[in-house]
Amino acid sequence: MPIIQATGLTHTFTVGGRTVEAVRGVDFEVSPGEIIGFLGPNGAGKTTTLRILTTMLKPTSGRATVAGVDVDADPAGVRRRIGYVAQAGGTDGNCRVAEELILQARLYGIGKRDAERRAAELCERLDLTGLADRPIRTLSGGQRRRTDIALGLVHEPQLVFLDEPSVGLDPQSRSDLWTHIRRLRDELGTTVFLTTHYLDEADTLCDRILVMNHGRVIAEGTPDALKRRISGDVVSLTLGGDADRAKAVLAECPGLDEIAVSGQTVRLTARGGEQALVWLMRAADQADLDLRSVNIARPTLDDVFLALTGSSLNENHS
Ligand SMILES: Nc1ncnc2c1ncn2[C@@H]1O[C@H](COP(=O)(O)OP(=O)(O)OP(=O)(O)O)[C@@H](O)[C@H]1O
Repeated sequence: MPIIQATGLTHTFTVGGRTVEAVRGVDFEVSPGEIIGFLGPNGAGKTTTLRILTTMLKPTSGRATVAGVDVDADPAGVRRRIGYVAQAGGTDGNCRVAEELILQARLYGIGKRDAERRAAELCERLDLTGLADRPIRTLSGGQRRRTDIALGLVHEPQLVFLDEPSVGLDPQSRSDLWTHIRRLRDELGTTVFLTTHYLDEADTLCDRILVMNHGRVIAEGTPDALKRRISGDVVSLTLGGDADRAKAVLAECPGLDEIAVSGQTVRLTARGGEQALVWLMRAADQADLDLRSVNIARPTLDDVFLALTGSSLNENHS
């Protein structure tokens, strides 16, 4: 059973007599234990969808169930089962890490001793043990994000929503955070649904990506499948001999889209680069081509984004 199911979700804002259709019919499912990246340019409707799923906003129409509970019928039931980590953590900077975790757990009705045990476990899990007595305001950006995530996990939710988890972090802290997020999935089976503007984050961390634009989900799939679907793979073969003859030989292979010669290199695009490569190598061998090197490159997620939305996500992000 999916842990998130959105069916025909819409949300229309009315401001000063003007209406904005922020979400215009969103359908998707998320399976337990997936790390989902929710991508899209500014104003695509990601935050509005996230707010519906986390029960902060009611849908204008459509239906969503989260952790088996209908967001409209039982918002408190949804909130008990999910964690939500906002972009700017709403924590009190003067409070100490462990104190804040215990306080948060107590707010969920967890008894004192269990709350203390839970806080210690989370500190260990998120590498905060040495920092447990530090006031939150003294932490580095990465430590602070890990504290925010720990706070979202005190009630052991099956599903956690992270709003732009690595924004403002340096590369080392980001890759550190990714390790921790993966461990949540691998060791606890937690489902992670995150919004991000970073394509490398979506590519490296996420099992599956949902791309939103103009209030709709316009594409979804694994990062690899998305990249393959949009632009195919680029296979480059460098040869010792006559590249034009090689081009004529290789062009006979199945599954190729385009073929071009640049110096000693024949460059081909193919829907499935690995399969095409088998044919290409065989053809090269039979025709006695002097093959020196082979390279397969996949298009980047930014190429995919460009093809889908007409603009680069990086340009788009303000
Ligand atoms: N409270 C609101 N009142 C009126 N319009 C709103 C409100 N919140 C969002 N909108 C509008 O709804 C549309 C979708 O906004 P939303 O914040 O969901 O997009 P987003 O994909 O999260 O963008 P970003 O990446 O910039 O956070 C935008 O046109 C936005 O201006």
